[in-house]
Amino acid sequence: MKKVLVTGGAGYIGSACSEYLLDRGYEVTIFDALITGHREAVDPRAKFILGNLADRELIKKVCREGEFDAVMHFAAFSLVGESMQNPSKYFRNNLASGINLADAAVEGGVKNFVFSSTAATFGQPESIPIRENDRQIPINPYGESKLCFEKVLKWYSEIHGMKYAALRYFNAAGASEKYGEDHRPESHLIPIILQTIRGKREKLMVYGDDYETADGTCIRDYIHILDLAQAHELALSAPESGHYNLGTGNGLSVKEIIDAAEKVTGKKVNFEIAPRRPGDPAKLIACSDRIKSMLKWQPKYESAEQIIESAWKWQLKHPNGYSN
Ligand SMILES: NC(=O)c1ccc[n+]([C@@H]2O[C@H](COP(=O)([O-])OP(=O)(O)OC[C@H]3O[C@@H](n4cnc5c(N)ncnc54)[C@H](O)[C@@H]3O)[C@@H](O)[C@H]2O)c1
Ligand SMILES: O=c1ccn([C@@H]2O[C@H](COP(=O)(O)OP(=O)(O)O[C@H]3O[C@H](CO)[C@H](O)[C@H](O)[C@H]3O)[C@@H](O)[C@H]2O)c(=O)[nH]1
Repeated sequence: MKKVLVTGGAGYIGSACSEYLLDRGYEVTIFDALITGHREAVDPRAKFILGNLADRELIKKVCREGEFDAVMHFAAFSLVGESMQNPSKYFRNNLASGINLADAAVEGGVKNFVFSSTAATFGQPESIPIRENDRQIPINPYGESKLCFEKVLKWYSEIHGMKYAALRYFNAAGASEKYGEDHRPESHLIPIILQTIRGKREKLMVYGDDYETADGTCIRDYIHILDLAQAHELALSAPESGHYNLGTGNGLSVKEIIDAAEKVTGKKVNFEIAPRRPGDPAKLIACSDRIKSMLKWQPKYESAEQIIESAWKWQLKHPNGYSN
């Protein structure tokens, strides 16, 4: 049985990935400070450690004693707008506290490190679809903090021999049966649309309809969190360190996501066109050929309807999100 330390396992993606690993017989320890995550999102089969990665001695002790085969590192702050107001918060948590974890992992003899990176490391893409070796020039401190940490891992891999996989997710979406999306405040499109449909919000603001896209709204590549979970497990058996873009390759506009949500729920979305949100690129679509060919990753949720349906079921089961 493989032992995995999951940082950020009380958060949106980390909780579903922990569940996925537990279902497959892994022994999972979740390390989370419950800053944006929820105690209720911690799978009861996992061991839970309440702690902050800023506490260098604590995470070193956890890695020394845990004898982990792998670390999966989800813990981070990820609000692009907030990172433009408070870059220090992002570099301290996503980079400095990340280094505490990387040092602890090396000291603890961990052989595999899987990191939640992001499409935001590319900034304005040079071409679509985005490939792993395309130019990476982040346009906000959030993306820069994640790119810096990719580089830390590259050097740690070369110098200390700790193998890593940087998984650059595009737009994570959907839910498992048990775990779903409850960010506070919520900034992501799909949960906001579904909350609007349920009357929890008066209307959805569509940020701009004057982009150079077919219907004028931004195009994104939405990927189900269980397909991300599959990629995390496959990354453990990668023969060497690497970077992988993770999306379905289907670019969908904000309006197409609204249409799909109306189809799934049978209800209308009340929306209004608002000004563009600063820092939003017009189009982000992944080329995920590398992970498909090298690690045999195959996404199971390829349509927007499937992804939205899972998120809708989760919201209906948890009308107020998690209780804590
Ligand atoms: N949601 C997306 O669309 C998306 C896209 C690309 C990349 N990512 C990355 O995926 C990861 C998970 O995202 P999410 O949406 O699940 O976020 P989330 O906020 O739901 O989860 C993050 C978890 O990490 C914990 N955490 C944060 N800093 C910590 C620290 N210093 N010590 C201990 N715990 C800490 C939080 O309490 C939370 O439980 C993040 O690294 C994010 O940058 C997310
Ligand atoms: O109320 C809303 C919320 C979003 N949008 C639009 O919907 C699209 C998707 O927005 P999200 O906020 O759901 O996601 P982002 O594409 O901004 O960001 C996601 O992808 C990024 C990578 O580029 C980062 O990784 C980030 O963490 C992750 O949330 C964007 O065009 C956005 O302008 C709206 O029109 N109205």
